[in-house]
Amino acid sequence: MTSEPNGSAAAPALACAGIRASYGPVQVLFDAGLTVEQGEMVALLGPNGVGKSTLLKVIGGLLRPDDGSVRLGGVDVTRMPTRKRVDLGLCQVIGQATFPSLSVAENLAMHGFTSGSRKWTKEAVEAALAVFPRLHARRDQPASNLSGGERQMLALAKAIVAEPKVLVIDEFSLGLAPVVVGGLMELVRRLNERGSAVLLVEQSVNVALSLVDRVYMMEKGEIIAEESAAALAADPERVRALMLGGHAAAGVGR
Ligand SMILES: Nc1ncnc2c1ncn2[C@@H]1O[C@H](COP(=O)(O)OP(=O)(O)OP(=O)(O)O)[C@@H](O)[C@H]1O
Repeated sequence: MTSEPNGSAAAPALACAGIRASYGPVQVLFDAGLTVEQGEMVALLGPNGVGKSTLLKVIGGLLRPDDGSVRLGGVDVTRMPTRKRVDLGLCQVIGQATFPSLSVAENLAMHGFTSGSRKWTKEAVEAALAVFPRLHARRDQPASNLSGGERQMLALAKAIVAEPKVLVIDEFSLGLAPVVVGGLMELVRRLNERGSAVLLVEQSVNVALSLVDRVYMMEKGEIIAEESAAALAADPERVRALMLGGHAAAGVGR
């Protein structure tokens, strides 16, 4: 496959293939692969410790795979540093990463600036704050004063400033009240409508299935199933078996 330097409109927004990755001598990913088409929302689900976050690290350039490839919009980024992946439109929302001593507004401006786009203008920061009245009210307070939910909002607000082509989110519902999660989901939908393809790793299957178009299930470092969210939502027994790591019980391959 050819790799155009600035990507191609027809290529998937994100494509990983044949990923093998290890921490020292311990191999965690075995031939893992997934694709997120332009404009699509996809979830990566699976039991604890099967390698979902590790695959996100490989996508973000934080862990060099032993084998396999990562492409963004058709560009092979496997050997590229994180910085270049960000330039190509990748934005990862992992945990509640913020600069704690900077104010809420400064965090947003800083993110726009470091993402190398012109989106760090005052207007973009104001537009992001306008989506979150709670952040707007705390715009001049240090990020260290924010609650867990407010920090998740700030992490997603950064994505608005960056207007990413590919938004990768790791566990945004973790520890948050349902009403906050509902608001964040709405925001992710809006980002998707504005053109961001989304890859979501999520422990809450309900959150994932109500948000995404398609789901990959991972077990022991491998993708074991891929289906539409609607088909999985209609088969709760199968979802339960997959999330418990019941490869055979879940009827994989049937
Ligand atoms: N930095 C690290 N060094 C060594 N082993 C690690 C490291 N990070 C993760 N692991 C191990 O790699 C395996 C996969 O971890 P990973 O965090 O990718 O799983 P996960 O599917 O995201 O889990 P969870 O749903 O619990 O977040 C686990 O056995 C974990 O203990």
